[in-house]
Formats: sequence, C-alpha cells, structure tokens
Amino acid sequence: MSTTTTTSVNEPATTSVLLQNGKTFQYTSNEPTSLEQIPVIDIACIYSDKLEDRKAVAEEVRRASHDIGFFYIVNHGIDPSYKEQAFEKAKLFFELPEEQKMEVFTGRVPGEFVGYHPMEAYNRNQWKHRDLSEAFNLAYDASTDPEAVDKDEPSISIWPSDQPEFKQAMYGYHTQLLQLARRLTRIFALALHVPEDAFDEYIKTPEAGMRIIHYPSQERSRDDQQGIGAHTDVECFTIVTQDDSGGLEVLSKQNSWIRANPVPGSMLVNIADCFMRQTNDFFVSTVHRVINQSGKERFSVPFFFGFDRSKVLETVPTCVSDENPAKYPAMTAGEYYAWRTNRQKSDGTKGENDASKQ
Ligand SMILES: O=C(O)CCC(=O)C(=O)O
Ligand SMILES: [Fe+2]
Repeated sequence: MSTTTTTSVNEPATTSVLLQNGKTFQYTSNEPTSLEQIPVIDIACIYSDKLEDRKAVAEEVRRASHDIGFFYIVNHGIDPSYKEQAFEKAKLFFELPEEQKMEVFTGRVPGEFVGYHPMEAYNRNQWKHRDLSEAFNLAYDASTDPEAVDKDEPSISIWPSDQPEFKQAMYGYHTQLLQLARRLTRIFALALHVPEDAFDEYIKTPEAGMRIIHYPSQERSRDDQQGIGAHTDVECFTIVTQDDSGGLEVLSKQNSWIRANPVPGSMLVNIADCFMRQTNDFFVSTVHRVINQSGKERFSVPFFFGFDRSKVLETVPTCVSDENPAKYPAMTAGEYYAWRTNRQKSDGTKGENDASKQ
C-alpha cells in the first residue's frame, strides 16, 4: 500500500511504497526527469581474447552496478532480426481473442511465473487502478540451449498449441540472450574481482525466464495508474529489450524517477535482488516501473537470468570482511524464487516484512 506523508513543513511530501520483496522505498515527485543519466557501456570487448580487454569492460560494469544498478549495453553482438521476430509474433499472440489467450493462463501452473498474465491482472503498488499491461512468460527450455546439460529435461513453460511460430520466435531470441547472459555472468565475476569462471557451475541449468509485455498507452493520470508498478527484479540480472516508446523509469539514489529513454540498438541491463544479496548490497537492485503515456502501444522483452534453483546463494567472498559481515542468510536460489513468485502472483505486497528472506 502506498502512503503519502508530509515529512516537515519545509520539505516536500514523500510517498512511501512497500515492495514485493518486503522492503520499502520513498520518492518525492511522481514526475520523471532526464537530469541523471544511465550509463551506456560498449561491451564489444567481452568477445575479446585478451583478459585485459574483458577486465576493462568489467570495471565499467562494476561502477554502474554499484552506483545505479542499471546500464545500457551497446555492441552486444545480437542480430536485431531476433528481437524483430519476437516482437512481431508476440503482437499476433496479444491480438488473439481473450478466451484463446486464457487457454495458457498462468493460473494453470501454480507457483511458477509462466503463461499468460491478462490485462490488469496485478496492482503491484495498490494504486487506484490496476497495472495496465498484459504479458506472456516462458521459462528455460533445455532443448533450445546449445550448452544444455540434459537436452531432454522438460520445461515448465506452457504454449498455445496452434501458435508454433510464436514459440519458435521467442526461443530464437531466448537462445541468443542466454548465450549473452552466460558471457555477462563472467564479466560480472571479473567486476566482483573473483575468477572469471567463479559462477560458471551455477548457470549450467540457469533460471532464465523471459517475458513479452504489452502496454497500451494509458489515458489516466500517472498518479492513478501504471503499466507495471514499482518493483525490483528477482534473479541475478535482467536484460531488457524495449521498443522506441519510452516509459521505463528508474529510481535514483536521491529518490527521484529517471527516464530510461530508448537508445537505438541498445539493451538495458539491471541488477536484481539475488545479486544484491550475493554481493552484500555492493551491487544495487534498483526500483523501476513503466508508465506508457506515449500515445501508442509499447512492447518490451525482459530476460531474467539467475542461478540454478538447486544452488545456494552464498555471499561473494570479496564482498564481506570483518567490518562488513554478510547481511543475508544463505538459502537456495529455488527457495528464494518460490517465495517471490508466490508473492507476485498473489499481488504479494500484503503481509508483514519477512526479514529472513529480504
Ligand atoms: O517493460 C519494461 O521495460 C520493464 C519491465 C519490467 O521491469 C519487468 O517485467 O520486470
Ligand atoms: Fe522489472
């Protein structure tokens, strides 16, 4: 539930919002600004054979992940035709009659974030009107992973039986993002000053969900409705592909909203909650939301990447010391995801803070 409180006679009112991860945040104005910039990182050198080149990118990633938790990547190496195909086929799916989309309703798979989430299914911040978006989520599928440990391991995803091109286009792009995410995980390891392969064994069968979201342009005031309410992501990091509509906003450390304007050819990377826990808060999982007032439909594809469910989320050794002991109890990635998925699916801002899981 969001509440507005006046802090003192001279200070502006702040709004306080409880998030699904049990934490709260404040902001002073609901209007976004472009005053602060999200860094743009040229990652061409992640493909370099020279460790020094990869380390140079890693240092930029380290700064951005610590300072703001969001950065654009350019020269990422993925051919734009994959995203174009994914957007094109997903638009056709969203145009289907509601009854047909509901055949793959997410409610059919309790405890998992897959399938179709209807328009206005959630109200993440208990705003006056429910979040104006619909989405389709797919999970990791070993049969589409060139590096799969066991290609026959079944996926938990559900698909409409008569839309083979939709599935094909989504996994076409997913496979590209999966390979990029594994490479970026090595860059994150260098960024944390641990060996480049330190996380390799945790992402052989990764958590690698992807969603395509459709946001109609909203007529209502930004004080009454959002496309997707303020939240933090769950896994290690997210790679977001957005179209040219704009509308994604990121909360600055000064508690104001910054526009993450589309940058041609780029994708956005943001740190999510597991990485924040694992780095003892050195990397920041930044609150973000989408409000589409562009006058046209907006589509985006977030790709959520994290550790294998069976692995324990331990604190990275370079992020703890006698003066800075580990803040979070260790638990498996799977336990953490299950807790968050259940809260998201039940609009989970209700209920008490659960400090053991934060
Ligand atoms: O649509 C976007 O740009 C971001 C969506 C998002 O933050 C999410 O699905 O977690
Ligand atoms: Fe997000």
